[in-house]
Amino acid sequence: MSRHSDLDLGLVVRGHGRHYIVEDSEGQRRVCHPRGKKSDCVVGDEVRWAPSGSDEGVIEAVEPRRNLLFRQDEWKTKSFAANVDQLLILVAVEPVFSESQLCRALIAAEAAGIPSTIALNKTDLPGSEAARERLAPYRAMGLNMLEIALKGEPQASIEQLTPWLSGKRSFVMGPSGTGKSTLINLLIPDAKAQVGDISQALNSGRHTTTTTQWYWVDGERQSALIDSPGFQEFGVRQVEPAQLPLLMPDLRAHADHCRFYNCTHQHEPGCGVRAAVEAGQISASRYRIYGEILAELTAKRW
Ligand SMILES: Nc1nc2c(ncn2[C@@H]2O[C@H](COP(=O)(O)OP(=O)(O)OP(=O)(O)O)[C@@H](O)[C@H]2O)c(=O)[nH]1
Ligand SMILES: [Zn+2]
Repeated sequence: MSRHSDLDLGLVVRGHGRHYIVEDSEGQRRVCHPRGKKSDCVVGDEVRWAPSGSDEGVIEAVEPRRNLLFRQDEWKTKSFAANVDQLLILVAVEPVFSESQLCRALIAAEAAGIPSTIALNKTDLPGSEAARERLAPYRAMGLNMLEIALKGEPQASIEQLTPWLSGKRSFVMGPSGTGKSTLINLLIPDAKAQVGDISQALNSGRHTTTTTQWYWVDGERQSALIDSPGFQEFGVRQVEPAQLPLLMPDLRAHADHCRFYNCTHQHEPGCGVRAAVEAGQISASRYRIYGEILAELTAKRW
């Protein structure tokens, strides 16, 4: 047992520089400061904290994490959230989503051991058949898929999403213009108030669109939506090159049919992955994206 185990447990619901908002078991929120570098934390962390002054607190320790969702590019690492139950990747019929960013988000989630669901929004628009086709490889590899029209069919969309969200901490990610704000406002009628209270405490109203937000979906505080910007420029440098195909379920299914145990699935003879691409069992675009990410991961680091 840690020496802080007699302190209250709290949940980090927002981070802003070196300040955090910590929610206690009664749902009360307060600004907390970490004690020392060791107690650096991210949204979703469970922390041991002690009151300081009249209404603030000190974070003494961060409890061990179940998982950590993050992206890592050449120069920096950005942690999105800890202790996430599931990832919702929101894409839309319009604007057309980047398949490369989609793949990267899925790989980061897989590497963190977090299951993903893809929700296709704006299915009321005429291009929905083409979008469905682009997502066919993802459906085929067993990913959970939802189809929604948050503006067009709000009630049906709520009915699709609610059981999926129930009792879970769901991290939502999606490119700009996909309908993320529409989703939050539809599912969480008091979303503005939840963010506003925090922004006031942190005096950080201007930054609400650049930091991760925690929303409780229900009054009992059992289901949460965690909203974060940062779907673009999604680096996955945390992944070892040899691990990459194992984090892509469609490639993984064929990777053990290769002649060489350390096959990179690029140009080796007797490659099961390339044979599957040629046979149409792995989509050409997924294979191309695999090659691009692999090149990034194996590029010389100075
Ligand atoms: N046709 C259609 N339009 C939708 C639907 N859902 C959202 N939209 C529209 O898509 C646009 C973008 O929605 P937002 O919710 O602002 O998207 P966002 O992802 O929050 O975008 P950013 O604020 O740029 O991050 C808005 O004009 C919405 O009205 C839908 O189901 N069908
Ligand atoms: Zn191979």
